[in-house]
Amino acid sequence: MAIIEILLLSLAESYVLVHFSYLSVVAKSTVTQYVIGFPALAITQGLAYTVYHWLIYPHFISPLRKLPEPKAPSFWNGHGKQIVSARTGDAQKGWMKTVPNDGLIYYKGLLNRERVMPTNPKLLAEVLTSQSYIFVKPQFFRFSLRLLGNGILMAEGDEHKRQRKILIPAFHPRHLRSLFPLFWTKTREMVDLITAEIQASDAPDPIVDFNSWGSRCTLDIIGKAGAGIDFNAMKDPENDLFKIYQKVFTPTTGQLWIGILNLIMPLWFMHNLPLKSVREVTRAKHYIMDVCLDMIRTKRAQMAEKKPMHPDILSIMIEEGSFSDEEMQNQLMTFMAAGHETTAAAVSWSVWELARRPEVAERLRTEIRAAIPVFDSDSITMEQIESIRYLRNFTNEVLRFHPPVPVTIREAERDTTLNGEFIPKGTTIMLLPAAINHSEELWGSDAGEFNPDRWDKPGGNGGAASNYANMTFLMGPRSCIGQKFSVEEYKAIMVGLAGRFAYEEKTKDMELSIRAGITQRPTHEGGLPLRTRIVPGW
Ligand code: HEM
Repeated sequence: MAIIEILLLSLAESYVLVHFSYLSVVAKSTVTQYVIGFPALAITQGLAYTVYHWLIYPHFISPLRKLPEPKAPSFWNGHGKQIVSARTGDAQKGWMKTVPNDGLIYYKGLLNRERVMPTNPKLLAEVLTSQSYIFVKPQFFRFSLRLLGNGILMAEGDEHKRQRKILIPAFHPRHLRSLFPLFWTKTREMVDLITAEIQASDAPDPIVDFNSWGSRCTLDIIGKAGAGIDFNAMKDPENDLFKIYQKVFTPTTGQLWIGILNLIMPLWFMHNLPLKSVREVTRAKHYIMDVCLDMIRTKRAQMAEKKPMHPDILSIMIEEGSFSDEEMQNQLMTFMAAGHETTAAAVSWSVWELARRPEVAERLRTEIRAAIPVFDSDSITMEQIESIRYLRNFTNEVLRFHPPVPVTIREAERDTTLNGEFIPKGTTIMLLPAAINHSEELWGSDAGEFNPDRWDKPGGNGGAASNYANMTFLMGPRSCIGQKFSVEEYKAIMVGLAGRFAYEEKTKDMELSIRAGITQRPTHEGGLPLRTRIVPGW
């Protein structure tokens, strides 16, 4: 409900009060009666509504309150403080250990907003697979991710099934294989540019910002793989598109406050908030929409001229013929954003781990160099990279340990049940890769250790109790469509970065500021500054 309904109700009530002269005791003129009566009713009812939903319902009425709940919620702000004062997912990770539960934990977020978190594979499978179109993307998600366009990520039900069916061929292994030379060419370009940056520096161990390199490389890759366009962000760090994504994806305190407002205010209000950071995202969105429309026009012109071209996601969509230009524009926006920041976050976490674990870095470099004796070659194949076992283990462990998307969210679109528990319409479900991927119950007592060797255990799933123990790409019909794409892209990039360079933190045990954004990556002084050295012989 809310504001509009309260205002309409207050208007109707003030009409009754004025019409039957109840308000004539406070003022003679009808206009004055309205001026006094309407705001007084609206404010009183607004306050009553707020107090009910903020304090009374969650504490005394909600059927969810009977589910297991972590200790010490504040009466006013639930577990909000515990959540926002820790890294995303850390509070929930702790609760999974300390709150005995049957697969569901209930907690109250900021301002007592009710949250239900599935903790075991059975319940995760119910939310993500058997009831995936009942647990839908809520308004909060849509507003926060508006830069990603209104494509497959936002679609629901039959519309989602239709879009996924059209897009799946673009992610078929055969198509991915044909994209591999692009991943490799871009990796070589980045490694050569970083090598040149190091060689041009006078410092013994020059400092390189890997957050910037990872984002620029993956943006260039998705531009080419998505629409055959080279954004050249690696060669030009001042590239407009790169700067725009950097700006809007860097979490700020202003965005945190907007996130809190987004919990309680309707969508139209959020879109029209007269705040600088809302306006910035709107401007960025329009800029990216224009870029995507240009991509479609260029591609259509190339196709009309029958120019030879490498198939990319856009040409596959155009050839298939079911999407309108507006739909394709939205899909491109989704792929460009979802497809670059996520993989870039995985690259950042990886080089940071290599900087802190020289023995892992050494072993990875040795295996990479043994499988690929000459880096500077066009003829490296996906099979060669796939054959590097320790790279596979390292990849799986980085993605498990540091899921680039630490949290996502769903909402029950109607009354339903989970594990026999009643879940009312509107209940918010929290899906937390950052917590599930670290569950000792699902991964064993060493779940909290970074250990690539766990992926040598029989079964190929790192010794996990179920596939649903690994939530990095989610599971089910709404899982990441770009999973294989990103893993192949990531591996090519890591062959270059782990094979050529050795890393050290800028300062010993440098402190990271990790703020909750759409993706989560290690940040220090606004980037990921690492002392970087070329390891000769490759
Ligand atoms: C390490 C890299 C990546 C990670 C960790 C990741 C993670 C995820 C997650 C968790 C979701 C589900 C979000 C939700 O429904 O709440 C998702 C969906 C999606 N991802 Fe990725 N992603 C990655 C790379 C990519 C790439 C490279 C692409 C495209 C080229 C991509 C395209 C998509 C799309 C289109 C969806 C929506 C799928 C649907 O709803 O059917 N992702 N991703």
